Amino acid sequence: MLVIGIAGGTGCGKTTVVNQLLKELPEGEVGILSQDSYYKDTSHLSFDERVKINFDHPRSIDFDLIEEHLTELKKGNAIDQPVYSFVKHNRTGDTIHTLPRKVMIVEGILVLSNPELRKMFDIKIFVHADSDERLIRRLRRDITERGRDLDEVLNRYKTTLKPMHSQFIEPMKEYADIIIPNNHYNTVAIDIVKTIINDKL
Ligand SMILES: Nc1ncnc2c1ncn2[C@@H]1O[C@H](COP(=O)(O)OP(=O)(O)O)[C@@H](O)[C@H]1O
Ligand SMILES: O=c1ccn([C@@H]2O[C@H](COP(=O)(O)O)[C@@H](O)[C@H]2O)c(=O)[nH]1
Repeated sequence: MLVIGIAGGTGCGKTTVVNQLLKELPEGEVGILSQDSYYKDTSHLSFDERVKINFDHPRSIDFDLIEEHLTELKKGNAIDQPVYSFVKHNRTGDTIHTLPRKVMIVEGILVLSNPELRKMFDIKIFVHADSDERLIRRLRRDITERGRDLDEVLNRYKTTLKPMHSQFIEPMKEYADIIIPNNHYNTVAIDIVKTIINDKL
C-alpha cells in the first residue's frame, strides 16, 4: 500500500486536489481518510461549549484512532471511519465503511503535525495558497455549506485559525516532499502527482 499525506491550511484546496486525483485515477484503487472524520467525540459537551473548542489545535484530533485505522488498512482490514458534522461540531454516530486500497490518501490541516502519523506516509504533500485567498474561500464555504455567518468566521480566523496556522501548519512545509502552489487551479501539479501514483499502482 502507498500512503500519501496531504496537508495545508484551511481553504488551500486539499479536498479539491484529492477529488481531482480520485476522478483521474482508476476506480477502486484509491481510498481516503479525512482528518475531519477524526475530530474527538464531543457528545459530553453542550453545543455552546463545543463552539468554543479550538478546532485548529492538534489536541482536537484523535490521532491515535487515525493511526489505528491506517495500521488496520495496511494489514488489509476494513475500518469504519466516523462521520463528522461541522454544523453540530460533533460526530454524527454514523460511519463510512472504508476498504483498504492500493493507495490511501490521508488528508487534513494537521496530518503532517503528528510525528507518528507522519512516519506512516510514503509521500508527504503540502498544498499552499496565500492566507488572503484561503480566508476568502473559507468565508464563502463556511457561510454557504457550514451554517456560519461573517462575524463568526472572521472572529474564529483572528483568534484561532491564523495563530494555529503559524504554529502548527505552515512549519510542516519543512517535511513535505512536494509543495503544490494552489492560488489558482494547478492542473500541472495534479498531473505530476497522478503520474507518481500511477507509477506505483
Ligand atoms: N485553486 C482554487 N481556486 C479557487 N477556488 C478553489 C481552489 N481550490 C479550491 N477552491 C475552492 O475553495 C474552497 C475550499 O476548498 P477545499 O478543497 O474545501 O479546501 P480545504 O479542503 O483545503 O479546506 C472550495 O469552495 C473550493 O471549491
Ligand atoms: O466542528 C468543527 C470542526 C472543524 N472546523 C474547522 O474546519 C477546518 C478544517 O477543515 P478544512 O476542510 O481543512 O478547512 C478547521 O480550520 C476548523 O476551524 C469547524 O469549523 N468546526
